[in-house]
Amino acid sequence: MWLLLSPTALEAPFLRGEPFTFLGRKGLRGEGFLYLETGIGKVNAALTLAAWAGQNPVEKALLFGIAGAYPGTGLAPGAVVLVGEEVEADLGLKAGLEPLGFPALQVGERRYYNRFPLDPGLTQELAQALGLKVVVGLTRDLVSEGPEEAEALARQWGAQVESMEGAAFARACLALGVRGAELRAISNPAGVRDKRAWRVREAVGALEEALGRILKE
Ligand SMILES: O=C(O)c1cccc(C(=O)CC[C@H]2O[C@@H](n3cnc4c(=O)[nH]cnc43)[C@H](O)[C@@H]2O)c1
Repeated sequence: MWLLLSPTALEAPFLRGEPFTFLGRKGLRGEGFLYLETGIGKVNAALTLAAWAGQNPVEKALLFGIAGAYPGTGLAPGAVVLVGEEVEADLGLKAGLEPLGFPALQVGERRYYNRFPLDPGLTQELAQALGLKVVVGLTRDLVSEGPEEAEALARQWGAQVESMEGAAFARACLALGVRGAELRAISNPAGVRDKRAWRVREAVGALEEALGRILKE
């Protein structure tokens, strides 16, 4: 059984199930999945997963939604990718958290500063089943407001896609011992604010297709 999460219900209009409310937002009990709308941003993503997993067993979780693609990645609007590793790029100094000396998370001997892997086994399984590329995601509560900013972040952290939730979800999965994967469909070039360059409908259509295949597996 999948726990499916998306930042907004607008990214999941195709899911069908028994509706309920969780933390004031939309939930659905469907066939083979339970869906939660998290709200946008890092805190919403982490607290929704943590609150749910604190009260319910979670076999495997999938965060899905739209995202921006950094320049030079070859990822056009409508492209679907899995995120294998997330960078929390607004934590610590501009250079990250490590210079401050405090890890964001420690699991056993492993210390995590700004980079958080999604579950490698689950991610590879999905990548193979769906024939999808696995990329590095970058997360901030602030979106890139221009191409120069987007390009600089992508170069600094080696990321291909940008969202506002991915790293918080990945970090919460690690902290809670939940197997988690992240699926993103490109809606826009990161750093481009002109909505004429956005393709949200195409991206949501691509999510519908990918999710349909995942739920059939
Ligand atoms: O008005 C803007 O400039 C603007 C830029 C990026 C995103 C938004 C949104 O309102 C959508 C936020 C929502 O969608 C995800 N998302 C989609 N594209 C991006 C992006 O280029 N950078 C960061 N987040 C993006 C995000 O995860 C949120 O859930 C408006």
